[in-house]
Amino acid sequence: MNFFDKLIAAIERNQSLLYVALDPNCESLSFNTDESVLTVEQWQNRLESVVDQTVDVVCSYKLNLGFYQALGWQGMQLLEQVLQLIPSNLPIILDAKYSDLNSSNIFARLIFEQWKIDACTVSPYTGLDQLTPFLVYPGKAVFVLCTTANPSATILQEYPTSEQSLYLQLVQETQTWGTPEQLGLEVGMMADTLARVRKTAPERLILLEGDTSEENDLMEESELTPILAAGLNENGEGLLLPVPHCLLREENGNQAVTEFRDRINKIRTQDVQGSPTCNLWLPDICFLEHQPHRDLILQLYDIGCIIFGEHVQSSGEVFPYYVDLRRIISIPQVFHQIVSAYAEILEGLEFDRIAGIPYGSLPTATGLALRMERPMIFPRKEVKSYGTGRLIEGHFQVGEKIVVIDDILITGNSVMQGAEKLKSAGLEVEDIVVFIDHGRGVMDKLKKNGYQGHTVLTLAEISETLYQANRISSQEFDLFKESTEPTLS
Ligand SMILES: O=P(O)(O)OC[C@H]1O[C@H](OP(=O)(O)OP(=O)(O)O)[C@H](O)[C@@H]1O
Ligand SMILES: O=C(O)c1cc(=O)[nH]c(=O)[nH]1
Repeated sequence: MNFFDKLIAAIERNQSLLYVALDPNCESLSFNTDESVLTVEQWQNRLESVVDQTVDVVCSYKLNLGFYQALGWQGMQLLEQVLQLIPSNLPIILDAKYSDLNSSNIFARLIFEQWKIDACTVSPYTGLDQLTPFLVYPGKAVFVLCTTANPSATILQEYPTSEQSLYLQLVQETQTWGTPEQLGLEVGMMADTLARVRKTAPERLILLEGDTSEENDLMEESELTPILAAGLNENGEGLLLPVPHCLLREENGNQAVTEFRDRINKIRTQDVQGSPTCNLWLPDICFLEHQPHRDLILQLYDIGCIIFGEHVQSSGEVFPYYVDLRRIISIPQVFHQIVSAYAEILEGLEFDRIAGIPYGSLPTATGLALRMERPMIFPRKEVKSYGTGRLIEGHFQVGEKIVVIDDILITGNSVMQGAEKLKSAGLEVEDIVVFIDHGRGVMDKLKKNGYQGHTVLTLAEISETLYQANRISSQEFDLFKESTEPTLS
């Protein structure tokens, strides 16, 4: 199960937004000063008892690599033992603030493949290319460090001014780096900065982090209420809070954490009262509702694939917008998700080879062929006057069944021309899979011509999602609506 689904299931099951910082940290987890120097074996027992106390009242565990490294090679063994203590249905976040030049690839492989950790924290300052090794792991996630509550960090975070601060530019920039399922934000315990981050990134999951004393301050109503008001999204969700460590030192830690969880949930319920979007406490309804395509649609918009202004389409018509899917190949983490979305459809179809319609869909067809380990061919757009002069590139046998891949269907003419070329070479084509169906009855047109169309998204779904997420105005929404009315026959 991927990080996000595991997290949602754990939040629902334990009705909790709490995580435990599960570290061999004397300041937070030892009982008294006599125990301040614990052996590695004693730490293992102590951390095991913390897991036992909290397993039914938290939604995840966060392990800070630094505390384990500080114990030397035995600390690394302890880390591997602690990873085994945590039930597999609770996601684990490794707090490593990673993403360094040269080592991102090997570190991503270690934590996601060898340690099988679900998510990790990363530092953003090496830029997207160093984060990409983490983002391309399907089902894994990162939390980008945005702010801490460290007083001396303010001069950097709020550079050049608190209104145009660096951390908010960072939040905006990361909107294009990964979907909300892949990329969350790590934010320090200051209600005002938290509120600004939430306003700038309403869909992102926020991992709230503080030092031991800031965590313990959450016990105070006067600290907890403003933090929740600032960090929760409009459905009373989207925020992961640390369990104050003082609760884990109590004799009945489970009861203490349960009471704290219930206090948070009471405030959350009050916060969302009157919200028409979510019945938070009815078990079968809309708890952190998972809309599989929403994130992908927002991501497409954020990376500039949907633009407004008059544009000539492939068919020669002029629309007041353009869907520019050529950009996806330059953003590997988005491209991965798009290939996965196509693959889900292809898995239900029978075919011998995959064919991409040039040029736009050749990278996607290649990605699918590699992902699904199936051979690929493509019909040329124009036949070369030199070389082999072939119409169809790649190897095939007459009579084979081909699934055709295109990115967008507007009139359907491009994809049908491509399919006809394949058929003229003795291949069978029935299924056509596209990423976006523009609407206007083009699927029926395919059917009348003997093809079965399948699509990941429709333009209507895209425009509705963007409008609901406040990405586009009602006027822009109407532009889509007018151009997608059925017209084709
Ligand atoms: O349904 P239609 O009206 O035919 O429009 C959709 C086609 O337009 C685009 O290709 P384009 O003609 O821009 O060529 P390219 O892929 O070579 O850029 C797109 O990749 C589709 O194949
Ligand atoms: O290839 C595309 O992405 C594309 C082609 C086209 O004609 N119209 C559009 O919006 N996108």
